[in-house]
Amino acid sequence: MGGDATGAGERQHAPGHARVAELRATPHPPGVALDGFVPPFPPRHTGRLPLPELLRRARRNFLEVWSADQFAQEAISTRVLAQPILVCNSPATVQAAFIDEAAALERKSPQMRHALEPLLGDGLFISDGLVWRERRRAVAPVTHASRLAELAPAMSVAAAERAEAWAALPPGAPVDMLAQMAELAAEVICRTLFGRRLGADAAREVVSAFARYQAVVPQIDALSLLGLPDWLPRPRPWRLRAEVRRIHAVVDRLIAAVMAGRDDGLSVVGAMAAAGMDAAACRNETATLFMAGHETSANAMAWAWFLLSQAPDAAARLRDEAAAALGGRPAAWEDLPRLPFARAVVEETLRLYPPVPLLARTASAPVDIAGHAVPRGGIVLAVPWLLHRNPRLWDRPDHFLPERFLAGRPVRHAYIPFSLGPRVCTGAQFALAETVICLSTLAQRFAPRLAPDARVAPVCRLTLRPGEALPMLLDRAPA
Ligand code: HEM
Repeated sequence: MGGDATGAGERQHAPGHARVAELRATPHPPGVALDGFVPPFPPRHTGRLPLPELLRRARRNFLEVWSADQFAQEAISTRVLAQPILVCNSPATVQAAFIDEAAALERKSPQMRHALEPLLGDGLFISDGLVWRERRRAVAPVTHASRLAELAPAMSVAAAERAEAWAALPPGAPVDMLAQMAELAAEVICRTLFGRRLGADAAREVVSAFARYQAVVPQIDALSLLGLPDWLPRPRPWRLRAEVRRIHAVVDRLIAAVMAGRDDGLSVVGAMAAAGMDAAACRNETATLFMAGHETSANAMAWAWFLLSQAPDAAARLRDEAAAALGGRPAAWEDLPRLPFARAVVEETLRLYPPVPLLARTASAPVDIAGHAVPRGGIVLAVPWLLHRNPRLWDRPDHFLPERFLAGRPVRHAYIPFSLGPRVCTGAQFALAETVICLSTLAQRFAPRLAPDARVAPVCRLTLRPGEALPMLLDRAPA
């Protein structure tokens, strides 16, 4: 990204930098002391990109706009066409923007709002002001940590069913792990929201519609960059509208079933309706929870399988831990304290491949962030993709080293996969429980291997995905 850097220093390239920029990661040889490996990331340029190239890259893959030295910078102040932008890339600047100045920086970016509005309406994820406050109050408690003991059985059952489905396939069967994890996460969220199974066909339909939605949604909001007002309608490709119709049809069908009393009385949708939410709000919040809660967890789990497939020592440690704690049965809520390595794998996965790689806000009033003046209408970003790989904050920032999360907690606000401040993810504890339960349950029986011809490259759409698919072979776990 272009811009004047402050607090900067030249990034020291690790020896073998050229190798780490390769898209294909080199597996860690088994039996060697675990010292991590460097999974793929897009090549990093040096110097400033000309504007047309910057915009081309932003449209194609937002991860490609950052130069090597920007990872170490505390803040990047720049302007793209008419739009002033400040990127916060240190604990202090992130705290200043997302906590200290949260009131003036509550509103999401025009790009995010226009990208998601067709799907989510005024849903919590993109609303602000009074609507956001009211919805947050209604929605946050439904997946709160205090309810997890009640919600976690849905995770265990969905993971156990996936294990049975995998066991029915021949050893080494090819699967698209990204789709597998998307269907698993959709099952979990569906049972949570609707108190019932989504059903294989509906799961597949909704998962592919979400993937296609992400593929067609514009990655940059050109009108805002040109300084045009927010109220001007943005073009909506017909394919985008078609995917929205598909997703809404499934969501509406499920809401209708709950309203007709066909849930088990525990569903989140039932609780929202009982709290007096009208039909439109109920649909928007359901779509929000569905989107926020399945894409993100699915990408995290898919990335974890990829990383484990390249780090046999970590995979063996995860498997041994699960076998000792669970003895072959599915993981449950009560098991979580005995699965610390699985949790560390998830946390390290979220560091390297944060499912939400970019947090964006619009200033509703002029603010000062650590000496950087942001005018009204300016965009303030925190980019977990950058912050989580800042060499001033992380030892060997590009290496996969789950053990770093066993050794202690990261520096405060250096690690923000779930955001921070008043708009922090309401499902963070839910997601951590879900991913640990699913990975530990499945790792006891399976050791997925990357398909020999697979090319894995992180791509930023609305979420950070390992490309359009993740081809893996479902090997059985060694006895
Ligand atoms: C690994 C999984 C997940 C990750 C990495 C993640 C990450 C995030 C992030 C970064 C945000 C804030 C975005 C911003 O500040 O602009 C967010 C918001 C949100 N997340 Fe999650 N999330 C995950 C799973 C979930 C789950 C499972 C649920 C619900 C069951 C959920 C519900 C929400 C909601 C409702 C919001 C909007 C909060 C608001 O704006 O007030 N998320 N999530």
